[in-house]
Amino acid sequence: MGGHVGGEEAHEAQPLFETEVSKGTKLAYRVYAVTVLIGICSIWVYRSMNIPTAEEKGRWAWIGMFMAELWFGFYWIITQSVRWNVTHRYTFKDRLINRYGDKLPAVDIFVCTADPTMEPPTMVISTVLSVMSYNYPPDKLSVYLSDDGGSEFTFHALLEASRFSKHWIPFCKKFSVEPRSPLAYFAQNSKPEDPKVAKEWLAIKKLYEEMKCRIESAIEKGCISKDIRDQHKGFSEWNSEVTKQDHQPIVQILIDRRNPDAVDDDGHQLPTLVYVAREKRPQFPHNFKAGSMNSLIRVSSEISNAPIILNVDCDMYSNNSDAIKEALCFFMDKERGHMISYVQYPQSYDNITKNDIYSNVSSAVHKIELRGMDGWDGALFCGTGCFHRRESLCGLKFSKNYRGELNSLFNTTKDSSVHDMEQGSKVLASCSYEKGTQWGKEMGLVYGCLVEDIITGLTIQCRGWKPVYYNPERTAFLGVAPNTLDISLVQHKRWCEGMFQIFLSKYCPFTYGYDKIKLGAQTGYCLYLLWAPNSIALLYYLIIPSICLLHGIPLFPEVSSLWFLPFAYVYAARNACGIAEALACGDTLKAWWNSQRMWYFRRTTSYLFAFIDTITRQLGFSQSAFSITAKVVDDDVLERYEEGTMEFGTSSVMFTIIATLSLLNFFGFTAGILKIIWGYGFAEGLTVQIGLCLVVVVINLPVYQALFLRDDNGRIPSSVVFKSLVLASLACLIPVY
Ligand SMILES: O=c1ccn([C@@H]2O[C@H](COP(=O)(O)OP(=O)(O)O[C@H]3O[C@H](CO)[C@@H](O)[C@H](O)[C@H]3O)[C@@H](O)[C@H]2O)c(=O)[nH]1
Ligand SMILES: [Mn+2]
Repeated sequence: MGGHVGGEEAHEAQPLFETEVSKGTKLAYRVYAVTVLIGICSIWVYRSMNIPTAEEKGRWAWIGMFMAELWFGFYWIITQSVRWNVTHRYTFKDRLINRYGDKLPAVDIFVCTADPTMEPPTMVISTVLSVMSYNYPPDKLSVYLSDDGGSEFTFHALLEASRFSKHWIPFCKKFSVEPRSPLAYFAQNSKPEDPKVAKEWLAIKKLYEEMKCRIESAIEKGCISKDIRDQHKGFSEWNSEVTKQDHQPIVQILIDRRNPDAVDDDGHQLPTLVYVAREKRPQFPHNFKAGSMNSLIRVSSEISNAPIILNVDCDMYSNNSDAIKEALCFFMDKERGHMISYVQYPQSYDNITKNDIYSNVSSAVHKIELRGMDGWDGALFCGTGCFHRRESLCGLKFSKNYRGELNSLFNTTKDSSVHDMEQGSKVLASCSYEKGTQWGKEMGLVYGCLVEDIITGLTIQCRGWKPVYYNPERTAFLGVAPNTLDISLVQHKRWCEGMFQIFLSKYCPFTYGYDKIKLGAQTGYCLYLLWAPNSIALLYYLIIPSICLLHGIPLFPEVSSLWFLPFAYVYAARNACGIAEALACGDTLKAWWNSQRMWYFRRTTSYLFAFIDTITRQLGFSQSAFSITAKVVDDDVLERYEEGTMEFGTSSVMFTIIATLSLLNFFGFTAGILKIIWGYGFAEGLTVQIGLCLVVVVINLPVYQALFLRDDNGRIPSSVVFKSLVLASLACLIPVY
């Protein structure tokens, strides 16, 4: 007997997850890092020892180079931490199921959407359907859609989805369908062979297509017909006065899981489904996504109040129906579960082309850096695909006595009627509710920052919690990545601006996080928070050496000099390491090359504008707004994306910068070559500059093509061609001191 009990206990004590620090490449990496550091220091020594005298030309240019290299070096040093301690996490789902059976906690799922044209309702409800059909007891699930667009088309689509879910959920469970977003599922799968399955498959596909048709035709017509309006009381919320920016709070419970009639085709309960459009008034700032998440936190507390919250963006459908159980392995672990505030899955996309032309995947970031942050207990909250403990999200500080039992804490079944719940929730979703409260400061997501996710994650960590980054074999969520250059650069500008803003604010990890999070996490954060100032150093490095080349002023040691070695070594070693990492993460060589181009584009445009805007805002000149990333583009744009042709098309200022820099470096390179041909020889010390220009030219090949050779709509518009030619020519004339 005793033995048996002991066995049970041992079984109980087994951990639900494990953390492993990767050892294999650690030593190699450290050796590499030390050698690069020696190289960087040598470069600094060289720069400081060889500053041109006041009489020589190029003294200031030289000092500028020194500054840029100082910056690059410091940035490199503080950002080493994310590669120092890379960890992996493993979960044991079977143990969780064995131990807890059906006694699992309730989960509230938040989906955010903000604009029915940029985020089509059919896409939004596919995401909703995918999270409604998780392999998880439906009587423990509640799904909330926050519609910042306040659109009756989105409401209509959700109403349709609530009906379709009755067929879709049993179909998914019966055939273990993956992924459970109908949009993605039907796009990826063709009719099954088995005739019996095929029959059901065709039937459900037909239902799906009919639903899609109804949703889209309502949008096309531009109004909801009386027929449809009569189907649900919720439509009465929309009248001629309701606009996106100005409307009353709307909360509609479309499925109430307590209702005995809310069952699917197989007679199983359905998860609760709620539509929320928080109140919007022009005179009240709505705080973008952070505001909508905070409304959802409150509204859900009135309706289901689950202890665990999953939040996803409207394009991020669930790709793994077991993701909830896997995330719970962290929260439910006996030993360490109570310390965990959130479990972040990586952001992955389902529209990536083979060589990932806009470098959306960033494998090295997901497979190395974010795991490295996790190694310092500093896993970032990335805004989507994240499971939260409601209490830690709502501002609770972790304390030694906190046990955080997820099952007993919350009363998840309320007795109030649907009508009472809706009325109660409306108050919580009103503009004035937050006045004088800690919402947006100590509670919920933090306001006032363009990357509400990163800053919120940081504050949670500083309250003593230990978040987790979990990157399992099967991708848990898939979203839509930007598929034009413009969209991608604008997105990065927003991120970069938000991050730099954090660095300059009271939330700077070095001060705010001092003594609260590990030093490795503090510096790790700065890898991202300091993207913006990188742009200045890089721009200097791209402009001045080529101008000096045109003027015949050397800024680097000659190839024959010993001082050339540290430059060559740092450059070669860093790229070799980058390639090795990319290949180890499963990228192609071409994808790595594309990522270098995007690295360069982002730093010279997005980060520059982010830098300027952050500084002007800091001085109080401007306000920043969250520009939503478009998720749909025209067909011919999409075609070029799929071919891997870079899309310019618009006359954005960013493209003028890109084109100007490419031309300037081309001029520099040509001038350098001509100098050699006309017999000035190598001895002048310009070889490295010629080489630098050459690298820039090669990376810019698609830009020259778009400037001069292409004739499709994605080429660089002629106004930009003209502007950049003028600017580059003027730059050649800039005198150098
Ligand atoms: O006023 C707003 C603006 C946006 N959103 C939603 O926020 C999500 C993210 O917006 P998106 O335009 O797709 O931005 P991304 O650049 O793709 O978002 C990344 O970066 C954001 C921070 O800048 C994070 O919030 C996101 O989770 C993360 O995916 C979308 O579901 C939007 O519907 C709102 O709900 N209200
Ligand atoms: Mn997005």
